[in-house]
Amino acid sequence: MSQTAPLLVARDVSKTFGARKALDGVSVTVGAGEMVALIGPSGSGKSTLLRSISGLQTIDPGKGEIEVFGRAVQKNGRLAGDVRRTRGGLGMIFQQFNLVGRLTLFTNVMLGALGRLNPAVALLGWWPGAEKNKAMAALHRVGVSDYAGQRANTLSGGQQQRGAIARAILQGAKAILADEPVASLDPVSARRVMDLLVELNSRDGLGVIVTLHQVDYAIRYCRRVIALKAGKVVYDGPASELNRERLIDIYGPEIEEAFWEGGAPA
Ligand SMILES: Nc1ncnc2c1ncn2[C@@H]1O[C@H](COP(=O)(O)OP(=O)(O)OP(=O)(O)O)[C@@H](O)[C@H]1O
Repeated sequence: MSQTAPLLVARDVSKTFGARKALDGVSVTVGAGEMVALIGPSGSGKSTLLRSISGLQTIDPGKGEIEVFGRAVQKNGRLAGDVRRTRGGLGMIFQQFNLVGRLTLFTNVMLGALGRLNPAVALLGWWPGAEKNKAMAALHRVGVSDYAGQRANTLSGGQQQRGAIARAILQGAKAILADEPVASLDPVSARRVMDLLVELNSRDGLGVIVTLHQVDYAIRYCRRVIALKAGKVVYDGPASELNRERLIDIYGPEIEEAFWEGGAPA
């Protein structure tokens, strides 16, 4: 995985479900150390784009192609043979946290190390000491080490999401793809999760692509915003230039509904 290659190059990516074009000729490039918000109305294709980037879903056959850190993830509707290796560099964060509820928070974080461990050893729970230390350090960093021994399904949403971020840290991810990471959280927990993503970006140099329903969060936390509407890129530029006119263009006249805590720009 080249350090200098962009985090993402997507060229002319389309994805059709039945008669619906979820993505329609999307081309975007995201630098290795960038933090970018992906916004747009419900159904505009944000999750489809994120799933296509991680190779969890194939795109339409044709000219479209997706590269992550200089390596092909997919082209012409087919996943690359080494997509798992590429995916190893991507930490995935989801709205519903995706922890294994009956396992402890600690074990969930340890699952981030699976890619570099002997599966039999991991299955028996014989985690190497060095990995255990790294897992505890990751839990400490995100502020939930006190809950390490607690089953994930007994934790609050915010605690679980921070655990998911710790798992991505242990995985050694070079970039985070976060799909609505704060949509199920209260504002205080949401801000802590966004602060952590910003910290991973600015302090550790991880690239971050984060889909957000809340436009105020996109503007507050990300310098660059890419907006999708009906599967097309309709804005790609500085968050600071997302004025009312542009937002109406993206969301229609009901733009206040796209703001969570503050109001839309005048
Ligand atoms: N597996 C699927 N089968 C059929 N249609 C799908 C599938 N996944 C997505 N779609 C459709 O593709 C379009 C884009 O969906 P997507 O989930 O990417 O939008 P989104 O911008 O993430 O929406 P939201 O903000 O509501 O999560 C929608 O019209 C959706 O119904």
